[in-house]
Amino acid sequence: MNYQVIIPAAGKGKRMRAGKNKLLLQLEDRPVIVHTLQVFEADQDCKQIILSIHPDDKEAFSNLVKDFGLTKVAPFVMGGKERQDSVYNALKTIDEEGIVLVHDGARPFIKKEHIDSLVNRVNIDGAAIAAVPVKDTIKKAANGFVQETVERSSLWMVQTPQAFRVSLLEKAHSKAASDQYFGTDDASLVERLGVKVAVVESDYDNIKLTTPEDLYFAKAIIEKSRKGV
Ligand SMILES: Nc1ccn([C@@H]2O[C@H](COP(=O)(O)OP(=O)(O)OP(=O)(O)O)[C@@H](O)[C@H]2O)c(=O)n1
Ligand SMILES: C[C@](O)(CO)[C@H](O)COP(=O)(O)O
Repeated sequence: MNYQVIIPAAGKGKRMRAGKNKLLLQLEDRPVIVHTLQVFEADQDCKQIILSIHPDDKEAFSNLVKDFGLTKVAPFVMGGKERQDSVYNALKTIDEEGIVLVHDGARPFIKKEHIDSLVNRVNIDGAAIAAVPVKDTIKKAANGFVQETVERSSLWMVQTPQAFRVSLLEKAHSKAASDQYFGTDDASLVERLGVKVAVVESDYDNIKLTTPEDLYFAKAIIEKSRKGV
C-alpha cells in the first residue's frame, strides 16, 4: 500500500555536540540523512518524501539530494522551533487522504520489513508505531532515591516510523497547536484524541543517533548488516 513519509531533519543536534546538524555527519561512506532517505527512496510503496529542514542547511541538503539522485524528495519544507512544529509544517503540505509515516532523520537503520508491518497495521487501525520492549529494570526516583520499581512487562521504548491516516494526524496536530501542547512524539498527540494507537514490534537496531557514543553503535550496526547478521 502506498504512503508518503515526513522526515523531520531540522534539528540542531545539540546533544551530539558536533557543531553542526548531526544528520550531515558522515557515517561510513555517506551522511546520516542519506542513509535514512535511501531506505524510503528504495521502497516502491513510498510515493513522496517530505523533508523538513533548517534554513541554514538548505544548500547542504540540496546538494545531497542532487548528488545521491534522491528523486522522491519534494520541495523542502522549513522546520520549526520544536520537532513537532517541523512535522506539522510538513503535514500542512499534504492535501489528500492516505497514509503518512513520520520518521526521524536521525534513525538511519529502519528496515523495509518494519515499514511494511506498520503500513499494514495503520490500514486496519488508523495509527501504528514502531517500538521495542524495555530490557532494563525501570525505577522511578526523586531527590536521588528510588520511589518505586515500575512493572516493565507493559513498557515499550517507542521509535519511529509512526504511521497514521492523514486526516487523523492533521486533527491531532491541529488540536495540539490550539492547546499549545507539545509531545515528544506524534502518537502522543493522537492519543489525546482518545484514539487507540497500535504497537508494532521493530528491532533494537533502529536507534536514534542522539549522543556521540551512538556513532560507535551505528558503525557496529553497519558492520553487523555487512556480515548479514
Ligand atoms: N526543531 C526540530 C527539532 C528536531 N527535528 C528533527 O527531529 C528528529 C529527532 O530529534 P532529535 O534527535 O532530538 O534531534 P535534534 O533536535 O537535532 O537533537 P538535539 O535535541 O540534541 O538538539 C531529528 O531528525 C531532528 O532533525 C526537527 O525536524 N526540528
Ligand atoms: C519521536 C522519538 O524518536 C520517539 O522515540 C523521540 O521522542 C524524538 O526524540 P527527542 O529526542 O525526544 O526529540
